[in-house]
Amino acid sequence: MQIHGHSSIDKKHPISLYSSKQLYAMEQAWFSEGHDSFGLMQQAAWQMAKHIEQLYEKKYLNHHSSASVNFSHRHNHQYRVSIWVGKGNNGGDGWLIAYYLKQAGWQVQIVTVGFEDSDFSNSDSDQVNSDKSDTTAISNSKSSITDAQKALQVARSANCKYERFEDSQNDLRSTALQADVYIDALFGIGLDRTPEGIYKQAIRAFNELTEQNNGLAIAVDIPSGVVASTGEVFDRIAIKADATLCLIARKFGLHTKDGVDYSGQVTDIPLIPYQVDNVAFEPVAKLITTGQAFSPRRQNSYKGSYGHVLVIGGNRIDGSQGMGGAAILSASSSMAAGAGKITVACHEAFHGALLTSLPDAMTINLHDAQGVQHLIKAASVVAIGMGLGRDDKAQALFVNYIQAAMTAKKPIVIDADGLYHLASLQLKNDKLISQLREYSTDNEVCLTPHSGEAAKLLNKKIHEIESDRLSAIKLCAQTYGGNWVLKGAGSLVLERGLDQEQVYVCGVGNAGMATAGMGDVLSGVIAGLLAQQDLEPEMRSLHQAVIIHGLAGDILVSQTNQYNSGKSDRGHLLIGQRGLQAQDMPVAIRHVMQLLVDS
Ligand SMILES: NC(=O)C1=CN([C@@H]2O[C@H](COP(=O)(O)OP(=O)(O)OC[C@H]3O[C@@H](n4cnc5c(N)ncnc54)[C@H](O)[C@@H]3O)[C@@H](O)[C@H]2O)[C@H](O)CC1
Ligand SMILES: [K+]
Repeated sequence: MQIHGHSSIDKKHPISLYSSKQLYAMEQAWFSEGHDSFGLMQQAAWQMAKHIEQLYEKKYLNHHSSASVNFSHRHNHQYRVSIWVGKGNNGGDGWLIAYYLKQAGWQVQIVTVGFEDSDFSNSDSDQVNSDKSDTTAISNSKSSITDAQKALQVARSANCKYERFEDSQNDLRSTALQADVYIDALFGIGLDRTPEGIYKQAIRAFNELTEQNNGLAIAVDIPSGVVASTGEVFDRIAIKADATLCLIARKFGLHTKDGVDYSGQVTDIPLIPYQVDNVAFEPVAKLITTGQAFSPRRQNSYKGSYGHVLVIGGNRIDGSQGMGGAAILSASSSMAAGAGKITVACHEAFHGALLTSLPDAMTINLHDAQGVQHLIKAASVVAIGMGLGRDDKAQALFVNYIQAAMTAKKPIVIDADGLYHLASLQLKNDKLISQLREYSTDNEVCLTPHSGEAAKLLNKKIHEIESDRLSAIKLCAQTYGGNWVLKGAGSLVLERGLDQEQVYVCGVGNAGMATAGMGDVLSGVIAGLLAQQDLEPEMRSLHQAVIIHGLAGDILVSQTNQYNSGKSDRGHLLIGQRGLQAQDMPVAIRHVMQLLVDS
């Protein structure tokens, strides 16, 4: 189920993202200042309970006429919450949420997963003053029991009902499991392997129940099954949350790879100050969802003021396989992003097609080495590789043109088949790789692989890249130099500064963009921005290009934009994610360019 309304992401500021290791370090720093760990869990649960009420009320108001609902008087219906708890501290949060929601008048049912009967024995709770059912008595207990066990006792002493999933799984339609809100407190940042057996069944059952009952699924800290440091979900076994209440600091894994599909609307519950015990934690990445506003152009300018992009690609191999479209898409996107002029070096067979769809462009034969080298000298930026081909002839052209671009000190964008050639040159220990790495320390080089290309570049398997995209992009930058995009859900961008590197996670874009040609469009936008020397470095940066590309894709599938509310300029009504094409992008890129000037 979708929650309506806007995400709580602050669109203006990048959001700092952290790994689970850092999260544990933050907690430890807080505790070493003398703060109580169970106290932190109580704070976390109390705040989450308030958010859960708000989220449910928001959902309820969206489904009923707001005027007729008064939430302070819940005459008609006692809200039912089903809270699924695991044995770690994430489960501890869940027990305490149960306690607080029960106090607030909710009908609470707890479902335990992976618990033995002995986990509920009262031997530990004997150490707690049994006359007092309040959390203070339990938190003050001198016993050595864990925070999660304390939390369990608090909920039990308040008579919160619970049942073992192991006992109820054959009867998932039992009334005990029918709820308005489902809380996932199975695993948090401690998840470190594939959920199997009972855990796998519980995650599946949770998802099925929320779906069947149109319930609101809220994840505590992170949806169980999503790895906090990587965004990976093993075997597609994870809680599908409508909302995630993210404790202490934003997890990197919520915003990249599978995490994007499972987290829903993310709300931060910071709990502790950003700087603890004099330690300021450096985020592993920053989440960005909007671009920098562009400065207006000077009236007194001409096409030369905005640069000349040379797109090199669009080859036709041995007179058969043709990839002219890649160069055309890249070129038209460069112009849409504001480049002053474009030349496309592609196979002559495509010149006619190119000029039909983009009469603004100039053309040259890709195989006219002298002519292309001459143009490289004249260009402001060279984008190479889109549909260049992978045969030896194409590789010779690639090496030749990259050498020329380096000699002429031009910014270079390398994509698609260009990346393929780099990977194979690296395997051959070719000197071009070290030259390029050296060149990139003083000159702009942007490389834009998806996971498959990154795997080739690093001589690894795709799943090795996918299981740790952050490490992969860093290794790419170390090996080849330059600034990188690792494309995919929550694309990563790595930009190298003088003495440090910055990683960004792109928080815009959609699955409709997973189609052929979208990468060519991105390389075009990158080159188009780089060409515009009038722009400040931030406005022509790689992360700016990635954001523009993502926003353009989002605009095209949004139901409320000028292209989708009536006719698009291709005469189509209502473009959705399925069927979105790369050729739809330039018009939306132009629109984003205009929005970023106006905003
Ligand atoms: N300490 C505090 O006061 C606070 C903790 N918070 C919450 O705690 C979790 C992190 O808790 P932790 O106990 O470290 O980890 P988990 O609850 O995620 O569970 C770890 C537990 O599960 C086992 N495990 C891991 N993967 C699997 C698997 N696939 N199958 C079976 N078992 C698995 C692992 O071995 C451990 O035993 C954090 O997310 C917060 O929700 C709050 O921050 C408040 C303060
Ligand atoms: K969880």
